[in-house]
Amino acid sequence: MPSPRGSRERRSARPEFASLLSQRGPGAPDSPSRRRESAGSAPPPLPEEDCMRLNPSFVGIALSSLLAVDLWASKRLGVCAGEASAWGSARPLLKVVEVSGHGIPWLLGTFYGLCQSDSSAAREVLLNLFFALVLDLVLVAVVKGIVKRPRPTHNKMDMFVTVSVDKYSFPSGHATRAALVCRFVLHHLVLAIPLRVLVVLWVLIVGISRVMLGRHNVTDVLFGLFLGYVLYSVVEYCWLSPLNAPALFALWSH
Ligand SMILES: CC(C)=CCC/C(C)=C/CC/C(C)=C/COP(=O)(O)O
Repeated sequence: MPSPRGSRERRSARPEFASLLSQRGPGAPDSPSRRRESAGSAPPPLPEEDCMRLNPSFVGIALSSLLAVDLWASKRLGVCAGEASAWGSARPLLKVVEVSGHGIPWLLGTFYGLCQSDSSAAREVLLNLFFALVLDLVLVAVVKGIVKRPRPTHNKMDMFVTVSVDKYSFPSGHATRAALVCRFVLHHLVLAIPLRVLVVLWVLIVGISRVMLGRHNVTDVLFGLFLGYVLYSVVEYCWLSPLNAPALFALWSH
């Protein structure tokens, strides 16, 4: 008969640990009853799948803990999530930062520059920036559509032009774009040091503002920055030039 203490422990087990407890049935290899049963004889070897099963549980627990910390920190940092929030008066300023990292101004600005440019070197850089921005939009939309992580509950959905997948928050499209554009600009434009520092600061401000506005959890922004950083390497690898994409460049030659 189970002792009252044992049943109390089972009742109060936290759901995060349920997967671990459920693996320890009466026949589980390391349960006390099993050890008593097999006393005196050599313990049977552990089936491989039983050894493997513990790992996903630990990974699961680590992930749930990370997500719990993420949700808690994001809620605490969402100080501009509404006008009535702790730093609500800074919200209009952060919304300007939001527009500075939005896809539309970047796409339109790059396209305009492309139409106006009269040097083939500038056209090559701008065409690749345009290609990078489109690739970024597609990649973020695909990941958002697969992961389907909802935006934080404290987010007010009053963003400047969004598409359907933008109801999801992982990863942050603004963070991805900011990291991508930052690497692109630092690599292809000759800028004075103060301007280079400003570009890096802009990325950090865009990232932090996404959490402060309540748009994203911290992990959405961190992953977005990582994705944008990596995406730039992909763009460099697939760099379009008059040699490998002559038809594309013929379109823009005057
Ligand atoms: C040409 C075309 C389809 C442009 C779409 C531009 C557009 C609406 C981009 C969405 C930008 C946006 C609101 C991203 C969401 O950023 P998060 O940081 O909130 O993920």
